[in-house]
Amino acid sequence: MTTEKRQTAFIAKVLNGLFTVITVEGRELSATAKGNLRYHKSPLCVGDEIDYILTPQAETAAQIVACRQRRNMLLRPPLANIDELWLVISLFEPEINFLQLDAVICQALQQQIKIRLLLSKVDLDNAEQARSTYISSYFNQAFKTAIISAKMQQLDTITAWCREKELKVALSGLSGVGKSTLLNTLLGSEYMLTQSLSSKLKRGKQTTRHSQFFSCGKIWLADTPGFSALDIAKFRLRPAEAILAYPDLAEFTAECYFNNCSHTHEPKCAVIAACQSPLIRERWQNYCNFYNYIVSEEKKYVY
Ligand SMILES: Nc1nc2c(ncn2[C@@H]2O[C@H](COP(=O)(O)OP(=O)(O)OP(=O)(O)O)[C@@H](O)[C@H]2O)c(=O)[nH]1
Ligand SMILES: [Zn+2]
Repeated sequence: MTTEKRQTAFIAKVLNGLFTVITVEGRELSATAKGNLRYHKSPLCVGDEIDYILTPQAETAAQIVACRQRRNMLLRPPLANIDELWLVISLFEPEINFLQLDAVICQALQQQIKIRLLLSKVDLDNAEQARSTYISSYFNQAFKTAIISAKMQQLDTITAWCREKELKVALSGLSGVGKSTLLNTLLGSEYMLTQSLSSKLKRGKQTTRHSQFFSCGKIWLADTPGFSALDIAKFRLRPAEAILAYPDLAEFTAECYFNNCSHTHEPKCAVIAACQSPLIRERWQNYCNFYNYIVSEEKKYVY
């Protein structure tokens, strides 16, 4: 018998037009999409919140009949309704690129996606360098940070985060920061299986990228490819948005004398006045670099 009652779920995986959805009770169902949804201009993607009906053939097979409006959307790969972006940053190689990082953070926060930072490869640190202490205190001003080593299985902070509450999380970072190593350690065989599947699906230059959410404690974790300078240039950020990437400095902006203060040089700027400690001053200097970068990028596309 067809159960016509509509129920809600979210899409955890898409592969070749077939969907895996997770119901509000946490049950996993395979699903197909009703015709009009398949040919929609913005196809269904991982993270979409959907309505489904159960099909007569099987209790675990569903048909997706509607898609709810998305709260936000990441594009590469398509991921909808993300709560948090966890950015992996290497304490050593590859070197931190603050402009790229700020642009990614800015774009996520614009879409109400919260940020946490995973500072990786701490096993390469030593007492004299104390790089992890310095870098974490720099980022701690603004974001929750974890210092990790996937190699040495030092992942206590992340595993604690995964137990906090149900969240949909996208993991990102530059190539080589240790994302795959981290996911292999966190998710084990399930993740390695999808990696070997992805490489088998690669044909010539057209690599098939399939994204999915993996269950990890209470959170749903999706892998994303590393971002590049090219992606950043496409963001088309506005100079006034630069301060979004610095929530710790943004706190002061209400007190600036000028409404259109850029917080880079103006007199009576409350952000500049707040730069008392060397650490905040360093954050402000990086903010100024980011602001000037957006101004120069903007000139390229304003004709
Ligand atoms: N010392 C140390 N090296 C690590 C750690 N995690 C990863 N690496 C090394 O860093 C290099 C890159 O690691 P990957 O996990 O492939 O990095 P990725 O971010 O997935 O890189 P892409 O696949 O290119 O996107 C490898 O040589 C790893 O062995 C770590 O915790 N400590
Ligand atoms: Zn100001």
